[in-house]
Amino acid sequence: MTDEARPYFPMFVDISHKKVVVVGAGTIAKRRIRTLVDFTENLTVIAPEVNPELLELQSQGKILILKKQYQREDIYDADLVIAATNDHQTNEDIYSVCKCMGITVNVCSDKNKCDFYFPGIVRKDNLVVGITASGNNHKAARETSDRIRELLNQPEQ
Ligand SMILES: C[C@@]1(CC(=O)O)c2cc3[nH]c(cc4nc(cc5[nH]c(cc(n2)[C@H]1CCC(=O)O)[C@@](C)(CC(=O)O)[C@@H]5CCC(=O)O)C(CC(=O)O)=C4CCC(=O)O)c(CCC(=O)O)c3CC(=O)O
Ligand SMILES: NC(=O)C1=CN([C@@H]2O[C@H](COP(=O)(O)OP(=O)(O)OC[C@H]3O[C@@H](n4cnc5c(N)ncnc54)[C@H](O)[C@@H]3O)[C@@H](O)[C@H]2O)C=CC1
Repeated sequence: MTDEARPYFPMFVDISHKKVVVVGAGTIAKRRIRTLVDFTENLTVIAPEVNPELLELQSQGKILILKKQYQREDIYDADLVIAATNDHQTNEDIYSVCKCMGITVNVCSDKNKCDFYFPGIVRKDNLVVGITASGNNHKAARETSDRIRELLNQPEQ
């Protein structure tokens, strides 16, 4: 089996007390933050421009938003980092810092810079379904996630 053909292994992890930092607060970051708030009590978002829906999550005490450009020091104490800016240079810098410091990182703009992959997630209480297309067909991951959401009567993301 070549690397290309090998599928991703689904690894389920308790991140409830882990410090998760998402850099970026646009379309992709928002989708992931909406999901992550159900899984961790310690979620920090860093971005100069913030999607309004995220301000609502902050006022509910579910996330902390630092309205600023990313700086390296922002992620030094993180356990898990998601680089979700639209600036590929910034995403790459975040990746390098995390690699140096042994921090688990996911870069949404480059599948070769991910220690783990973000699956499509469907949750019903403690039942959690994670869907991946192993980096080969993002649309199929989305469509299958939506079909499972329908099956479990959960809203589309
Ligand atoms: C490898 C991975 C790494 C990671 O980010 O973890 C990654 C990477 C990339 N995605 C890209 C594009 C798109 N991704 C989606 C959708 C989803 N992508 C998700 C996960 C992943 N995406 C990781 C594992 C993927 C897998 O399992 O196969 C899902 C499951 C979870 C989520 O994102 O929340 C979510 C479904 C969510 C749901 O429905 O719940 C759509 C469709 C849409 O949004 O409708 C598009 C546009 C159409 C297209 O391009 O196909 C690009 C190009 C970016 C660019 O052009 O710059 C890259 C970069 C690259 O491939 O290197
Ligand atoms: N993995 C996935 O599922 C997908 C990934 N992508 C990738 O995701 C990237 C982001 O896409 P969108 O969310 O649509 O972008 P967007 O334009 O909606 O949001 C970008 C966000 O990044 C922030 N940002 C930019 N520079 C920053 C910096 N230096 N420090 C902190 N924050 C900064 C902005 O303030 C904004 O909040 C795209 O470049 C694309 O490569 C796109 C589609 C799907």
